[in-house]
Amino acid sequence: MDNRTITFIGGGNMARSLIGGLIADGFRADAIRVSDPSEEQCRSLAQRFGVTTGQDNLAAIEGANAVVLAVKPQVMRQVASELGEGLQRSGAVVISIAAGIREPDLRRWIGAEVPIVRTMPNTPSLVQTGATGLFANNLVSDQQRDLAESLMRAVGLVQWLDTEALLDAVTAVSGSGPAYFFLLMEALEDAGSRVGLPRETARLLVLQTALGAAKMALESEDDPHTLRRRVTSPGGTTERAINTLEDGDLRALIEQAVRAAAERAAELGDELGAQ
Ligand SMILES: NC(=O)C1=CN([C@@H]2O[C@H](COP(=O)(O)OP(=O)(O)OC[C@H]3O[C@@H](n4cnc5c(N)ncnc54)[C@H](O)[C@@H]3O)[C@@H](O)[C@H]2O)C=CC1
Ligand SMILES: O=C(O)[C@@H]1CCC=N1
Repeated sequence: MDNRTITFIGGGNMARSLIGGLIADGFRADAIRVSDPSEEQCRSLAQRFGVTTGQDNLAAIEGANAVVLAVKPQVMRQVASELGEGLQRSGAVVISIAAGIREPDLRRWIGAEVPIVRTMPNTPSLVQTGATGLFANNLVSDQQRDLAESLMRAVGLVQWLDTEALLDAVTAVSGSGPAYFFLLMEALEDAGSRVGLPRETARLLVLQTALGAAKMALESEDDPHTLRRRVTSPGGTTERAINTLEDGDLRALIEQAVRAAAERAAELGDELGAQ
């Protein structure tokens, strides 16, 4: 992807997923810099992906076209304040991936009217199957919008949002979403093992079934409801299982979980933004 350079401030789980996905898509490793106080993180990223790493955040953003803020929401204020002048000088587009942190707060901490794209990616970006919601402030140029979009598109699906508040819903659905599916995989594997399958066999069957269901739902013209009905023979095995799940009110539980995650995102924004 041309000669644009990108700096990650924070090289943890989500940065690693994005970097891995970008490199798998052909992004040059020497165009990616990572700054993280953890020497262990730096060593591991440099070894695995060949990216440049260091511990000096300000030095790392020099000359970058895009700066991805990939630290925990709780340290965002400190990081943004420390980078303020450097970001103003560089003209880079700031791409925040933090849950909850609102663009006006981030801009206030940076202390300058800088272009910011607030995003919510997810960890399957590592295998280029990510899903990212994006919101741009009105200082982002068309070129910077394209840059942010192309970085996230390189690692999966992108969806622009008209209002920033919707990012809390994206966080609750797809940001945290991989964990819900992993939990379902764990539970199904455990159940498979309890009804007699060797654990390894249960795991392989579960993972392939999850992949198959997602692939089919993506590629089919029919919606998931129709696809589900096709698996469910009247009086058959699936019907009995689905009835058990519906009787246990799985849908209500999922809605409750998604609401809880969205509320937590808003709460993080309130708590940390008040600083
Ligand atoms: N893990 C996930 O699935 C997703 C995470 N996010 C967001 O990504 C951000 C990072 O989350 P994770 O990668 O999971 O956390 P993490 O804890 O794995 O990574 C954070 C990294 O920031 C580094 N760090 C701490 N202080 C720093 C500083 N002053 N300067 C530079 N680096 C510093 C830490 O050493 C650590 O390596 C969070 O804001 C989170 O809300 C967004 C979408 C999904
Ligand atoms: O759990 C979290 O707060 C982050 C944001 C979305 C996924 N992980």
